[in-house]
Amino acid sequence: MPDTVLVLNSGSSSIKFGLFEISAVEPSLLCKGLLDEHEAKPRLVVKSPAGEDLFETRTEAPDADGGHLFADVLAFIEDRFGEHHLHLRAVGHRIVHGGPDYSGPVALTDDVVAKLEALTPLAPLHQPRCLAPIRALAAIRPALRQIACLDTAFHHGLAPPASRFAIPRRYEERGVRRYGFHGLSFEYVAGRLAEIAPELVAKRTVIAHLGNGASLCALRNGRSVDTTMGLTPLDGLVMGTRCGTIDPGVLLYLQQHEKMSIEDVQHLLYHQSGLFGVSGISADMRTLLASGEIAARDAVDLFTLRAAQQVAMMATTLGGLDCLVFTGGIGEHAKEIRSAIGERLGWLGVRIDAAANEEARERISAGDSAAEVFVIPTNEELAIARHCAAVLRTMRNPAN
Ligand SMILES: Nc1ncnc2c1ncn2[C@@H]1O[C@H](COP(=O)(O)OP(=O)(O)O)[C@@H](O)[C@H]1O
Ligand SMILES: CC(=O)OP(=O)(O)O
Ligand SMILES: [Mg+2]
Repeated sequence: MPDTVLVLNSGSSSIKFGLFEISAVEPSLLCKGLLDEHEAKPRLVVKSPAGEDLFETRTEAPDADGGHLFADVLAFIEDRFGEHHLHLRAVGHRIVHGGPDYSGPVALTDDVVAKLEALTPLAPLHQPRCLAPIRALAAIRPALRQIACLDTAFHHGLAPPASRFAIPRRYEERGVRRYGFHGLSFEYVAGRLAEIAPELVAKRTVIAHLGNGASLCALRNGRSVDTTMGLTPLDGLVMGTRCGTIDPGVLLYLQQHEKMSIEDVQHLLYHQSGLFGVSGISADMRTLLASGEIAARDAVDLFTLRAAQQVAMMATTLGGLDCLVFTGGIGEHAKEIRSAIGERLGWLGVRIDAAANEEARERISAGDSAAEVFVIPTNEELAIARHCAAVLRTMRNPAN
């Protein structure tokens, strides 16, 4: 009976899932899908690994969340794959904030869920969306094992000064420091880079995860040594609706002079800022690139300027730049953004080959570039499936 895991990836602008068989060393995808929340009645779409449509359903409940819809996913899987006698061993979840405690995946218990829930103020856009399916699945399948894979775990070894904020030390002792996020994506992409170009593993690498949420990671020997997100996933790059790095005085100004409440400021920074706030048009890079409006161009310009500035910042931590990798929805698909960032980094010797970039080839750097530049599609779901398979193996063979 083949063992499987169901993986849920709840991001800020999408909820994706994948069913993986884990009998072999490398998990293999059986079906995948997403929850499309862009319409009034969220739509659940299930596809084959090759992308053919298998199943579609819409929720009737106006305030249904991912939790409810994953009951439908489970029902679909049992119906479709039941005849193959698949054994669902666990559900693996991407959890955005893991706090200071976790350097790897963790089996979910009530205590762990409570601990993760307590981190909600540090990731209000994500944590409730990540935790809702856990509760919904626990209610309908109390015996089903659930495993959390934390976005913060990859950065667990981050040390001062990179991890430190310049505020009194007592706050650092209470956990106020840079945690970093998008760790599952960085881990997957770093692994793929090691397959494509093993000679670069020990070199100075920056991975740019540019999606609805966006952050950079500086890596040496496959490990995170710096990253642009901080205590929360607000810091760093300009994002779909998040501000990224900002003068903290702006927050004081908004409260003192604009008389905004803390809740209003939080809403402004997480939901109304970034590409959406600057353009006044959309948080979606596709829409902005297609728009003829000056405000859309302004938002895109700020996005690429900040991205290039912060690549240079990561390069400073590394003492140079040998390799730059683009990933995430924007990094993988928006050639205009890759070339604009590449141009802004020309002073560092970065040169992108126009034809390779146009075709989104794996390696897009020009022959005379001082740094190799790659486009590597991320796969957070596979990273989660690998972790779950490893956790299940350890449970079976505790001596390993
Ligand atoms: N072909 C494309 N061209 C430009 N931007 C794209 C393209 N496809 C996706 N994107 C952008 O990618 C972003 C979403 O990234 P993604 O990584 O899928 O999001 P999430 O962070 O929710 O996982 C959106 O801004 C979207 O416009
Ligand atoms: C951490 C984060 O920003 O995630 P996402 O890109 O899914 O919003
Ligand atoms: Mg994402």
